[in-house]
Amino acid sequence: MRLLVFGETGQVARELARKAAGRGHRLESLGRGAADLTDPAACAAAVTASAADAVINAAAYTAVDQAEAEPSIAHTVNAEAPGAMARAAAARGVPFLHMSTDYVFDGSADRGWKESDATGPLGVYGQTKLAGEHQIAAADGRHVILRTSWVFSAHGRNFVKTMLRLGLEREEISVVDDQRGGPTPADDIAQTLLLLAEGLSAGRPGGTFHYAGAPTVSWADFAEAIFDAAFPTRKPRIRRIPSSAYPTPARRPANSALDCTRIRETHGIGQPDWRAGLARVLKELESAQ
Ligand SMILES: NC(=O)C1=CN([C@@H]2O[C@H](COP(=O)(O)OP(=O)(O)OC[C@H]3O[C@@H](n4cnc5c(N)ncnc54)[C@H](OP(=O)(O)O)[C@@H]3O)[C@@H](O)[C@H]2O)C=CC1
Ligand SMILES: Cc1cn([C@H]2C[C@H](O)[C@@H](COP(=O)(O)OP(=O)(O)O[C@H]3O[C@@H](C)C(=O)[C@@H](O)[C@H]3O)O2)c(=O)[nH]c1=O
Ligand SMILES: [Mg+2]
Repeated sequence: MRLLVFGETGQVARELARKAAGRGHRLESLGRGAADLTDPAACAAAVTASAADAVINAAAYTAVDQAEAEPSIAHTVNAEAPGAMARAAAARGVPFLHMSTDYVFDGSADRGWKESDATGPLGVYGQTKLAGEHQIAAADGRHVILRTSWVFSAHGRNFVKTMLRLGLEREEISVVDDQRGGPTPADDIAQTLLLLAEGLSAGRPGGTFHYAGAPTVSWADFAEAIFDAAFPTRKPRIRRIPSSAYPTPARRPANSALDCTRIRETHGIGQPDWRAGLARVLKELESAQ
């Protein structure tokens, strides 16, 4: 397939570019210079001008705390631009694939969140991502909204890389232990998006799907696993703290685990084990040194 991808430097965008050829796809990535998401009309025009068989949006405003101070930019990038892309893709009759987030939920459930559960974002990032979902659904074309969580890779900004940096600098690191979710390797997300693009083109059902890594952990558990794997001989101590002891501009959900049954039953795609993804990322970072 010919694939048009918004985003070039992001975690998922990079992994898409790496994987596409191996599955026989021709992929064109549009970075910020070619398509700026603060200009939704330009993004729509890029879709309209393209001969792609499917469009994937891997660009987003992902700075959760900064979004609290820039709600208007976050809304344009996370809601207006994807909406404009989805309408242009629908007009061309090609599938549109997009990612959303566990942060559309308020975190109050005592089980994994299902696609049908009520949303209730706690901050601007989650609100704007949810508004994007609504615009895409309203465009009424074939589409996938893949809600994922806690994305990590060897590139860009993510919790794994932050912990590796802090682990070198400090003896002890305080990490919140009352927010739980599923870390998800970016390469597994890219693979899943390609499978879904192929599936949609073959007439399989679209819609909203949850896709997150297993097992569910707290950020402190995740940090522990990162240190176990990366610093076996000189492991930094982790102080497990409540969120109240780590104040941030944006509130984050306490339980953001995603129930991933639907994507398994509809598309045969299972949850990745993030521990295997973590090992791959550490190996990649090591060989890059
Ligand atoms: N990261 C995470 O933990 C999670 C992410 N998601 C979702 O998954 C998707 C992929 O996220 P991820 O790969 O982590 O993203 P990253 O934060 O790694 O990258 C964001 C990408 O968006 C681009 N971008 C931001 N603003 C603009 C703009 N105005 N115009 C053009 N490009 C822009 C960035 O480009 P540049 O380098 O030029 O800034 C970058 O390529 C997003 O939809 C995100 O909301 C969902 C759950 C968790
Ligand atoms: C750096 C650090 C963070 N934390 C906490 C803060 C926060 O509650 C949690 C994670 O911090 P981060 O800033 O890495 O994560 P955050 O930016 O909230 O990550 C989110 O990004 C967006 C894009 C998503 O869609 C979400 O799925 C999620 O991945 O860990 C500590 O407790 N100690 C620390 O030293
Ligand atoms: Mg962050």
